[in-house]
Amino acid sequence: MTDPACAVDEHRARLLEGVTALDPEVVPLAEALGRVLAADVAATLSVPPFDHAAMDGFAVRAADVASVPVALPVSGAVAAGDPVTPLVPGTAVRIMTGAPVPPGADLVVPFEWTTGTDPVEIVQRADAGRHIRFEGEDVRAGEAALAAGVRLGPAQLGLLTSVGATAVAVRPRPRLAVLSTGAELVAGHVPDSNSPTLLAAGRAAGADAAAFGPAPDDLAGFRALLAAAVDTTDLVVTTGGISAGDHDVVKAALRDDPGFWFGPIAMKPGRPQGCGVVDSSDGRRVPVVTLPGTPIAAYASFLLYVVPLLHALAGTPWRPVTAPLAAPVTAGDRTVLLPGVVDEAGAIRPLPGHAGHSQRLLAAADALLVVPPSGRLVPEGTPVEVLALHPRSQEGLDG
Ligand SMILES: Nc1nc2c(c(=O)[nH]1)N[C@H]1C(S)=C(S)[C@@H](COP(=O)(O)OP(=O)(O)OC[C@H]3O[C@@H](n4cnc5c(N)ncnc54)[C@H](O)[C@@H]3O)O[C@H]1N2
Ligand code: MOO
Repeated sequence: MTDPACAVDEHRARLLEGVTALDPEVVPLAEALGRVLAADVAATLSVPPFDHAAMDGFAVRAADVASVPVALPVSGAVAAGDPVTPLVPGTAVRIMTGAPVPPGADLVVPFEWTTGTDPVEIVQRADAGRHIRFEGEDVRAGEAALAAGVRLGPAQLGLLTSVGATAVAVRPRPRLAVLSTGAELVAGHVPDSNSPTLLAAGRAAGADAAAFGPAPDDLAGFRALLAAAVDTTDLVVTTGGISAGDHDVVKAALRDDPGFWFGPIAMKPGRPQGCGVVDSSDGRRVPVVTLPGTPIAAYASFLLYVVPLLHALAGTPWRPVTAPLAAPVTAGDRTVLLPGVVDEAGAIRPLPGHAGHSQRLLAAADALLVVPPSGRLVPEGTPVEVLALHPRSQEGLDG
C-alpha cells in the first residue's frame, strides 16, 4: 500500500511549473567565473590564431628531407612573437615553439632529430604537418565555442579569452533568501542550524544566499521579514512553522493565499511541505518554498526541491544523480531518504543506525539515498537517486 500523500516527483514538478531563467546580463570576462552562459558564444578568433611550431627545431619543406640523412643550409631564425618571412626552398629555418611557421615550410623537425649546426644535418624523416599546430585546428573563427547553459570555470574562461570574447551574456546568480522561523530560535533556546546549512547548500548550488531569520512566531513579524526577503531576492525558502501546531506561523500567514499550496508529501523525513509565489513591491513574482523546520527534513527537502529550482532560475540543466546500491534496502510505503556513504566503486551504502533525525549521522554521510515507495526489498546494484551532501561527496557523485 502506498501513502495517499502527494508524491515526491509531483511536488518537484509543481515547484518548477512556470519558473523561467532570470534575464541575462553582460559582464566582463574577469567577472564571469562561476556564471552560466545565457547565449552561445561564437569564436571571433581561431584557436590557434596562426600556424605555429609545436617543438623547438627547424622549419623545412618535407620534400627536402624525404630521404635522410640530409644536410640543409640554415637561412634564418624565428621565435614566438617574430613576424613571418617565407622559407627559401632547400633551406631550413631555426624555429622556436610558438613561432609562426614560415610560408613554404610544412614540417618542423625537432632539434633532437638534427645535428643543430649550420648546415644542419637531419637524421630522421617525418611527414608533412608534423610538429605544426594549424590555425583553427582547435576552434575555427565563426564556429560556436561554448553553448548557452554552460557554467564558466577556469577552462571555459581560457577558451573564451582565446576565441576573442571580452564580455559575455550570463545569467545572474539567483539571489536566495533563507528565512528560518521559530520563537525558540529567536529566544536562543535552540541554535538556528537550518540557516547556515541552507545558506551553504544554496551557495554550493550557485546562489547568492542571505539569511533573513530567525523570524518570530507572530504574523506581523514574519510578514515583515518575508516582504523584505521577497523584495531583495529571486527565491525565498522558509523553514519551520508549517505543520499542525498552534504557532505554525508560515502556514497561518500564507495558507489563504490562492497561489499557495500546503500539504503532506509521501516522504520521510520532510512530510509537511508548501510552496507558492509572492509579488515583490517592484512587480516580480518570487517563488517561496516553505520547508519543514526539523533540520534533517529541511536540508533533505532543500536538496530535493530547491536545488532544481535554483538550476531553473540560473538556466542550467538539472538532472537527478544516481548511484547503485552497495547493499539491499527495504523500501517503505513512501519515499525514504537515508544517509549513506559512497564506496570506492561509486556505490552507495546506507549508514547503520539510521535514527530519523540525527544531525550527527547526517554529518557523517556523503549523500542521501532517495528510496522510492514500493514496499519491497530493493536489491544491491539497483540505481537510486542520490542527493550529494556538500562538500565531501561532491567529487564522488557530481562528476
Ligand atoms: N500533529 C502533527 N504534528 C506534526 C506533523 C504532523 O503532520 N502533524 N508533522 C511532523 C513532521 S513530519 C515535521 S518534519 C515537523 C515539521 O514541523 P514545522 O515545519 O512546523 O517545524 P517546527 O515545528 O517549527 O519545528 C520542528 C522542529 O525543528 C526545530 N527547528 C525548527 N527550525 C529550526 C532551525 N532553524 N534550526 C534548528 N532547529 C529548528 C524546532 O525547534 C522543532 O523541534 O512537524 C511534526 N509535527
Ligand atoms: O518530515 Mo518530519 O522530518 O518526518 O519529522
